[in-house]
Amino acid sequence: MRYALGSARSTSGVTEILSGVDLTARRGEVTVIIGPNGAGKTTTLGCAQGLIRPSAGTVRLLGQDPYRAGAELRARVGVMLQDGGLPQSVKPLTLLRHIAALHQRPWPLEDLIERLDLGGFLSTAVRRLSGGQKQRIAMAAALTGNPELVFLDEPSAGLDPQSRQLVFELIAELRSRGTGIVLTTHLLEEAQQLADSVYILKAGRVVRHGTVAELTGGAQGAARRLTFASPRILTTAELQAAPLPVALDNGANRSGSYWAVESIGSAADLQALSTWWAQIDLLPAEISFEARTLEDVFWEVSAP
Ligand SMILES: Nc1ncnc2c1ncn2[C@@H]1O[C@H](COP(=O)(O)OP(=O)(O)OP(=O)(O)O)[C@@H](O)[C@H]1O
Repeated sequence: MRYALGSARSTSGVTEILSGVDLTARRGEVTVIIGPNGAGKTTTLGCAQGLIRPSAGTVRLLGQDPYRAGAELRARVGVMLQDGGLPQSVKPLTLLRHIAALHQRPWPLEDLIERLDLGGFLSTAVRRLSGGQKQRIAMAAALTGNPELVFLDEPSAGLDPQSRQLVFELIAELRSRGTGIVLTTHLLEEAQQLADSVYILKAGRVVRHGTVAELTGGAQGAARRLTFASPRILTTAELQAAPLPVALDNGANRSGSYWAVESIGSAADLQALSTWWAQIDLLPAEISFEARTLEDVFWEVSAP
């Protein structure tokens, strides 16, 4: 199972929202799309689901054109929209039973209710539910048909830690069953934990794509990030004498003199760095040394 968006565009009037989005999602994998507000994540999902017709490029959903697809294809795909998209006056239990009745092999409702801990509010009209409760009902609604592929637009937005954990576990379970999962999130730590494949979107384009290990450099066990706090201001001449690029650590968003060396590839790099500190007579007040995270990569590509 795969679909690809080739240079997909959506035009509403004169606005080109996406250009240069090539994306493939596979069965049994979690494909995560991240990017700043307005990058085009929801639009990409809309094209993939057949809700938006791209003006150029090709989209294949389970081998078919989703825009022309009939009920048979839709029944194989679960969709959780960002705003929930739930009917407001209906009670969750009625809604889920109704969806289950439309499918040949629905997910047993009791199981879904237990896994998402929905029992306490199944008989409360959707409009009276809290944001996090609506999110969980929307997720249950997307999964009730036992889909082969699910699209989850910010599934953990607004969830408390316990509910987020339930959603995490369910996503892991879906993956192990062989379901394809495509999700968007602003929680980069969550993306890092869940993703088999990550796409970083910026202004309608895919600017980075790969596994988490590929994107963070962890694949070769090589690139590590080092940050250090300097007890005094570093001069331009001192920075120019550094053996590796040393830059202000903006991602950390802390006051004080925090510096980052993005890519330490060997013990020799570390040695060169400490030789440089000795040369400029600097004893760092703090040093941290760790694998780069998806958040580091995100900050890097988000820079204007
Ligand atoms: N129907 C539309 N008409 C015109 N512009 C639109 C339309 N839908 C979306 N856009 C614009 O397209 C861009 C991408 O929107 P989209 O919702 O895909 O972003 P996103 O990455 O999902 O953002 P967020 O993180 O805020 O959910 C935005 O600038 C948005 O204003």
